[in-house]
Amino acid sequence: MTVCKQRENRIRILHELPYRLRIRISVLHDPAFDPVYLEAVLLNVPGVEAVRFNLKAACIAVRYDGNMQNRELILACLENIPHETFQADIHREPVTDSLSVAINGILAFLTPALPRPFRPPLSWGLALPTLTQGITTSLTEGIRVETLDAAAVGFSLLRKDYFTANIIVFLLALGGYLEQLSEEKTNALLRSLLRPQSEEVWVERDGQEVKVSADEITIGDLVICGSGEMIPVDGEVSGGEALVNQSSITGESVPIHVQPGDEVLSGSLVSEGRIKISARQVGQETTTARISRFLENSLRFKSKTQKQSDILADKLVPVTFGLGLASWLLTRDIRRAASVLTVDYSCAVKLSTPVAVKMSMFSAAHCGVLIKGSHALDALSRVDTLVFDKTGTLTRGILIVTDIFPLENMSEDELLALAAAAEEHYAHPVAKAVVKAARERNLEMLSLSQVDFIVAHGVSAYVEGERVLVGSHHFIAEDEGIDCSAADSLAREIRGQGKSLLYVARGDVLEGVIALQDELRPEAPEVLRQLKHHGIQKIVILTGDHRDTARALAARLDAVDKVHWELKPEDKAEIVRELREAGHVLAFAGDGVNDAPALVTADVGICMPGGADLARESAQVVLLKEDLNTLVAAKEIADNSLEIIQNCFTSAVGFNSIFLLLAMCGVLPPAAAALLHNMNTVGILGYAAMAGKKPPQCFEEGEQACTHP
Ligand SMILES: Nc1ncnc2c1ncn2[C@@H]1O[C@H](COP(=O)(O)OP(=O)(O)OP(=O)(O)O)[C@@H](O)[C@H]1O
Ligand SMILES: [Zn+2]
Repeated sequence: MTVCKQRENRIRILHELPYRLRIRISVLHDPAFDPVYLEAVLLNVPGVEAVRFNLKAACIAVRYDGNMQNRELILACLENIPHETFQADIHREPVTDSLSVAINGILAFLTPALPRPFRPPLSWGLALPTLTQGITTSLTEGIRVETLDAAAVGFSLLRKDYFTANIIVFLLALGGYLEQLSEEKTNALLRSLLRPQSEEVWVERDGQEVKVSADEITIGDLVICGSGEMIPVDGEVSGGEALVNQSSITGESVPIHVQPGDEVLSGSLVSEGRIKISARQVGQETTTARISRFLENSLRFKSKTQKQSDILADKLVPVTFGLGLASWLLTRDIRRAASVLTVDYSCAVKLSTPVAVKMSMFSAAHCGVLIKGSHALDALSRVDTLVFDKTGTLTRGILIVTDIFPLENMSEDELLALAAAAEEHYAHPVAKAVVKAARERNLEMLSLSQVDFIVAHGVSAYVEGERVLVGSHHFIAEDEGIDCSAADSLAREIRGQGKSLLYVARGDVLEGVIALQDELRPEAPEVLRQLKHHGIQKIVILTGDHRDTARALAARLDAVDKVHWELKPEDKAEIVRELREAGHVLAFAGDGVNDAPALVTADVGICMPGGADLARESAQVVLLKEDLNTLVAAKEIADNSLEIIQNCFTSAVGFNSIFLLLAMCGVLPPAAAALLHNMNTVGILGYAAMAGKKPPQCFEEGEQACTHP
């Protein structure tokens, strides 16, 4: 763990129970301190169940399982807080807690009952934060909502209308609190979904490649990473070469080429090649960093809709201001002007949009879909074309070897053993199927060297000293020029049954073919039909597989409009690009390594559960359950959220216009204007929260369907 040397950190245990620790930590006062980050770090310490911060008191409360060893780990972690916890660019809203909002409210409503001399100091005191905020914002950013708020409160105070001033301050705090509450809830849920499962990685020990759980890696271990895998450690490349994508860390999406001597960071993804990494930093801190970065990235971006409504809201602020000024100039009635200023459009609009978005993300997560931020939600609601990568999305992606056809010199077992040897370290579904079949037959693993994975083609390796190729017909016959005609009629027959074929060659001779069967997900035909009812106009299937296999599958899905076959990953991305250029808003659903380019090219990338790391990282929508129905739910939730945002906007503008008009006519005194306006805001906020939380229709009846993760 990297310790930040410049920051002196003192920790002191304030209070201790068998399962609880309350600790004062001096660095919590640091303005750059990011509690979300530290919380994620702590939640990854074994035994830790919950973490709560009290930033004002620089205190942290940790609930854990009471294990003494874990207690030590917690303390060690707090003594050496990772430097990533301090983010210079972090911009956090001041935290409001329920107690201060409640006190604010009580004081506001009690104002008229208080003895007169108490009113001014109390009200000025309560209003101070709003006034300072308003002045600072006006000076740094120009006229904003904060300016209006401060002006409305300030005018009321100057007019000695303390009740109105206090009511406005209270309602502002309440709005902020409600927003914060929904945000915390969503963040907590998302974080729990993202807790890493124990992953398995390949390491080299005593010259042998063995699979170990990620937490067992120690410093100095040689970790092996192939294409599509996420690098689990920070370290130095000690063998091999690869293209590595660091976008999740640096934001730079162009892959870099690494070779021995270069540094790699955990959380980067190997997009091509295979490298051996000497581990320098391992375990908790790397995984945690990964999750937090991810969370931050997905929650901090604002969507188009959100930005648009923000901009519009900001534009309406000067209008309100102008109207206030005009009514004062015309009538010389400062009360009237204050009334006008208390009514502004922007707060309802600005507050309700994020609430609706967060709540939609929340209910999506409940139904088994992770939607990464408002941008994804927004895009998903506008999607009209859905492109599926065949394997692992429409099909289960768990292939099974059904037949083995050796051509002449070999037995079935020998052919399978040969293919399995070459495929052993590949994470591709084809490779997994072959290796599994070989294990089931208890075949001995042959020794291999010089493995090369050719994405979307197959693998080339030296097995017992001889060059072996395993892959598609295109790879063996066209790229490698090996005569495959002996298997032609057989191949046609097998593919007609919807199976896929793998060609196995040794020393430039085709040795045989292996037939693999993938199962169509039973819900797929109905799900595609449903999606067409939810605004999807066009459904396309893309596959790297052979034409005949692709067609056999598409024949069973009546909602499919078009099928493209024998594609390379770049081709898939190219088709996606062309469709976008033709004006379609497009979602791409995939699961594998080979999909990443298409996933990022699409307006919305959708990743299947258990997809490759690279795909999970590239996608904006991740399905968490092995059920395509969740896709329909996601689409419905997205559509719903857009509707909610529009409704909020319409009612905010509608109601407030009426209030504004009444205020300008002098019918509405400032206190009443503040009350109506803010009740309207809170009402809209409540609507956004409730409507966003509603489970989608397709999940209402299915009791089983909407379980907590
Ligand atoms: N590890 C491998 N071993 C053998 N053949 C492979 C391997 N990887 C890919 N292939 C061959 O290349 C073809 C295309 O691979 P690709 O990964 O692009 O498609 P896929 O995942 O099988 O199907 P889809 O594109 O529908 O997801 C496969 O059908 C297979 O014949
Ligand atoms: Zn090729």
